[in-house]
Amino acid sequence: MDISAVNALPYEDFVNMFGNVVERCPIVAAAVWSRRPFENFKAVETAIHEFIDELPESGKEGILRCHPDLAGRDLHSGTLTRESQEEQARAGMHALTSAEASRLAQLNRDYKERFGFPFVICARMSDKETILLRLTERSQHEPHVERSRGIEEVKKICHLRLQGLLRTDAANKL
Ligand SMILES: NC(=O)N[C@H]1NC(=O)NC1=O
Repeated sequence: MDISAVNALPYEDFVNMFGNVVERCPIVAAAVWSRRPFENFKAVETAIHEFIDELPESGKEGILRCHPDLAGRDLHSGTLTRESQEEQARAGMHALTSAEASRLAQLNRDYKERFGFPFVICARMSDKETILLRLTERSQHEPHVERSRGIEEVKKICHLRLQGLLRTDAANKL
């Protein structure tokens, strides 16, 4: 699909297409639809970034809270979104030893208790060792530092999900 076809989408179809580029936050796509026409796909991504950056701190935390824990309850109960499922599998979250799984669960619990939102990292750019290391390091941060760090990761996840959507069309570059 080229950008002119995207610009012609009614909002229902636009939200269907882009509704999970930010995990479980279709409101982002629903809001950004008003910014049409987009010059290209990069402009869609820029509009998403601007929407997120303009949110109050509580809104940014809300976005983080929509993310499932890595190797958490949703993974075990099979209720992850398709995108998250693929990303977590890519980072080896389905293949943790029982010692790694308990360590990750404990670190995730401690992190959430300290910050009030989950640890978010772009799993496709990581692996299980790096995730455990970053989780340990980032747990020491001040809350405002971690909030922005989490949002940076949300943007990386969003970039790769957008690329995934466009991969079928070689003419589209991001
Ligand atoms: N908690 C967390 O980082 N979740 C995620 N990361 C990612 O790449 N996909 C997710 O669902």
